[in-house]
Amino acid sequence: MDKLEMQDYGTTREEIERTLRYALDIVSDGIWDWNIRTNHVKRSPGWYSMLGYPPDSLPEDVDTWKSVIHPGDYERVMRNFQAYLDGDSLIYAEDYRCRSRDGNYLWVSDHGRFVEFDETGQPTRMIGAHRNIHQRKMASLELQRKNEELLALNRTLEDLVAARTEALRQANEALAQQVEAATRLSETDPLTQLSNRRHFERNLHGEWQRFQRHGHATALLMFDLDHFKRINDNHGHPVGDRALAAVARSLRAALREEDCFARWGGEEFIVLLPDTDLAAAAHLAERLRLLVAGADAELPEALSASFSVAAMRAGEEIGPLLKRLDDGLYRAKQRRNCVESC
Ligand SMILES: Nc1nc2c(ncn2[C@@H]2O[C@H](COP(=O)(O)OP(=O)(O)OP(=O)(O)O)[C@@H](O)[C@H]2O)c(=O)[nH]1
Repeated sequence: MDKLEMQDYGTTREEIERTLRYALDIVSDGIWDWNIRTNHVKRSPGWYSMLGYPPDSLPEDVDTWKSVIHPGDYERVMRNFQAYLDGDSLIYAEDYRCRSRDGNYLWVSDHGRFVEFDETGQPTRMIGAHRNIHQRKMASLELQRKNEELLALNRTLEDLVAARTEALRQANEALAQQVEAATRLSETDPLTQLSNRRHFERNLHGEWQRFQRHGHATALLMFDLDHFKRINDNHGHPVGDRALAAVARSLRAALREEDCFARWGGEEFIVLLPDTDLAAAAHLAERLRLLVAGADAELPEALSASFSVAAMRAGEEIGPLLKRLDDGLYRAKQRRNCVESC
């Protein structure tokens, strides 16, 4: 046995209690010892000095304790203390604020337990210890406050980011719409609302490349209104404009969605016909020729147009293809109001 184990802690009740107090003094800042039967409470000098009082300067009963508890903590402390007294809770341990002599409140940690019982098992004595946890508690409350501040800031930031994201989405959407409108405008002939020449040429190039790869029959159809100068001269330019728009409207309705119908220039139009061979293109041209005559152009005389159709040929570049088509139109113009296949 070493020296420590051989230490004599005393055997009488007083000696044991003295040893207990020493131990409690070491691990706590103040001790209370409550005789439940007499309601007498003995408090250690440490307990008094913790709250700034001279030793034994306050009444030695439970009311002294109750009178120093912060009103905001009082109800909780009493409820839990009573639960321990009633046997509903196995421990009594509470953190709360105690009023010091200078009027300031001090955070303490209070633990207590029954240490003696009568012959019926009723507790007759309870001992407890207070620990001054003020600094730790204040630091933790400050931390909690900072955390809440950060959380609130975070939420504000999240709201801000969400609002900005939504504003950005709306701006992007508006921009996309503007781009779409601008693109449509840049591809459209303003008088007839058909594709313009630039848009047509881009489509023609795409279809021509497709033809090179797959060899699907693809045709072109071109027409020019006959004696249009006479229309302008007889009825005025605005009437001529309306007639051009009416022809465009009427023929557009007769074409498929995938046919690119464009104003090639002046009173000359062109149609790109995917998946269409020469015979089908000529047949369509005949139909369109009749539609030109029936277009609601608000003119006393009927309109007519001369047509040329050509199918793409393997190995033929776009330039020669258009030249062939143009030559066909020239030939058609010799007779007018007819269809020339080439
Ligand atoms: N109103 C109007 N007329 C246009 C427009 N573009 C071209 N024209 C007219 O179309 C007429 C074309 O005349 P020409 O090239 O001599 O041909 P044409 O009178 O149709 O005779 P043919 O083609 O030989 O049958 C000109 O008078 C142009 O001013 C337009 O946007 N609006």
